[in-house]
Amino acid sequence: MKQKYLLEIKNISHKYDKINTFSDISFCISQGEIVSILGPSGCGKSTLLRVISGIETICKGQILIDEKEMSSDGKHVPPEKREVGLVFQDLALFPHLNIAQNIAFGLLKFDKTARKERVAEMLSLVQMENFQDKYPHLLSGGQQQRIALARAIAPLPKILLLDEPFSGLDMALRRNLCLEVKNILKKSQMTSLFVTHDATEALMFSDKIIILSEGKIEQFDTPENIYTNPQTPAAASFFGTINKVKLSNPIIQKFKYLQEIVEKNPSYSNEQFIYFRPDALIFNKKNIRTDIYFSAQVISLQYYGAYILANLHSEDFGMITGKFRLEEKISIGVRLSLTLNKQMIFHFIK
Ligand SMILES: Nc1ncnc2c1ncn2[C@@H]1O[C@H](COP(=O)(O)OP(=O)(O)OP(=O)(O)O)[C@@H](O)[C@H]1O
Repeated sequence: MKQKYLLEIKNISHKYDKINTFSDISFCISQGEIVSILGPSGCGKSTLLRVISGIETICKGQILIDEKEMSSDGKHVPPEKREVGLVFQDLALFPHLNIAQNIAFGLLKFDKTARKERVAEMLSLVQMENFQDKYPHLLSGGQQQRIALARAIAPLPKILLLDEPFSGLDMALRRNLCLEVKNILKKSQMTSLFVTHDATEALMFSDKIIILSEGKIEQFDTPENIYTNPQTPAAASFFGTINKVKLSNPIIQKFKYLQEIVEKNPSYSNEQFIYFRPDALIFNKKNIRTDIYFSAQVISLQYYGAYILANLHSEDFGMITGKFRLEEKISIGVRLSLTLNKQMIFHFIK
């Protein structure tokens, strides 16, 4: 049976003036899925949301929402007819309307009783039943964003588009609200597309992540697969510090496993690299010999509470970063015996 998608993006391209923002982008989202678009500043994330909402037009391709064509060559359904909900960081609540009236704003198609019921349902969903008569300026930033979310979900949009909705908030609130909003969206089975440049937020929030870089999709997969099996250097580099080592002949010859991966993917003209995260290094007190076993000297340390990141110098790999537990009592100047976990090495040819 053909799978039903709520959103289908087929080979779309967009230009501002004559400059391509993105080209030939395709992906599909199923009913109830939460998908994040993660990418550096200026890569086209917001523009992608704007073309889906109908605020911007595409110059090539096709956009379908719930199997109905919204954008294509020669067709453009206006934003108000797309049944799309929007939550932006700066999409403020109406200051002259109270919370209940703010939520009721988009419910003109409901009769009076249904409207009242829907507002009550939304207030309960975002757990703000006691705030209905209050005005926006009396609410905290996080509470205002919860009401903005309730207002966007209230008219039962087919899909919700969220553009960095938490970016104006402090970090602790941001992380809590992110989880709360995820629960609210899951409870209401709301298909959602969420733009962020915060990798942790994307990992926490989404069923799937789209890595967008320079107007191209680098990878579209579950958070776990992208983290553990990134397909491109850009996808690998999104989630915090990563070590990049160019494979020179001496290293390849020294470590059997590196010889094997190079032999599996021979490339005579391009440069080969391995990438690994700091937690791929295992502090090996017992000196157990393995295929990728080496030593490195601790140059500097950064404390992060529960763990330490150590800048290390290795004769084989150059300057690299390792992540260690506090109990391992790593100190500056010491030479460590280390094992590089083979399962956590990503091999790229550039
Ligand atoms: N109205 C506009 N006219 C011309 N160029 C624009 C316009 N809006 C955005 N751009 C350009 O298009 C590119 C993509 O912008 P967009 O806002 O989609 O990126 P983004 O990934 O959302 O960035 P950020 O994370 O900084 O918000 C950028 O180079 C930007 O300068």
